[in-house]
Amino acid sequence: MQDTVELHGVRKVHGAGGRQVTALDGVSIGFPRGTFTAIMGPSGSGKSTLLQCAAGLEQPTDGRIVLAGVDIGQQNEKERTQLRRDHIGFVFQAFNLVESLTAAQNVELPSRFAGRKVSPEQVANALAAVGLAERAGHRPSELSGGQQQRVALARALVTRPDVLFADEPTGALDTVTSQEVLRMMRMLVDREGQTTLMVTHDPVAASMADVVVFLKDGRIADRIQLDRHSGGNSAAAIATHMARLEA
Ligand SMILES: Nc1ncnc2c1ncn2[C@@H]1O[C@H](COP(=O)(O)OP(=O)(O)OP(=O)(O)O)[C@@H](O)[C@H]1O
Repeated sequence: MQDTVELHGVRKVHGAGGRQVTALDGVSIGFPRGTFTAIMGPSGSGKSTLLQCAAGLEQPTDGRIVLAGVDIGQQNEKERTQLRRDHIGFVFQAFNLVESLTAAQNVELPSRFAGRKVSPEQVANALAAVGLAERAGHRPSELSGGQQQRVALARALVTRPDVLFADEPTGALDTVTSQEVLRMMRMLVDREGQTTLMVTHDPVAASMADVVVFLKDGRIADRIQLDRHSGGNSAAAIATHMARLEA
């Protein structure tokens, strides 16, 4: 079966003239439907660039990206915007919630901007899926950091996107609330088959994934498949891999 997201020989060079930086240097990888992949690597190794390219937010210099069966490179800007709206959800380190709106209104807002009708049931279901059914009427200031990030997750997932992209989703959270958000992301993969790509620096966060991909200097340096049922300490193994890459 075709992967939900595929990168074929993707190169991305930032800048021009004498200040060119090769952020991705021939990356080929597929992200199968229903899997949770963590992307790790030293600072500047190309993690965010990979996510931005895979999500169609940046155009690769070379290579091909296929998202939900569509070759992004063959599309014009308008078609790419539509493709993102139809197939992608995004969460970032910053929750980016509107303070004056309730959780439910925050979940609904981007779809409304995109001219897409989301029913009150869909909003309620999305909030229930992240365990916040009771908090629909609360404003961000009345929620914990973990709960706010879960509202952002509900907002990303209300349109049932093929892929969830998460760039350091727990970067602004403490250990306890990080776990709350990560457990929710894991559950969405297990229960809903939500294909998820997450960039993280945190080995504990990465240990929630099915696969950890390590980047170094814009290339895939390593890839480990995690056994979710082994009960072993995969976070420690991931940290060891990272230390080796950073050495
Ligand atoms: N818009 C840009 N213009 C020029 N260079 C850029 C741009 N964006 C990224 N780069 C460079 O490309 C390389 C990869 O950057 P990227 O942000 O993808 O790395 P990263 O692994 O996400 O890093 P970090 O962990 O520090 O966020 C870096 O050397 C960075 O300085």
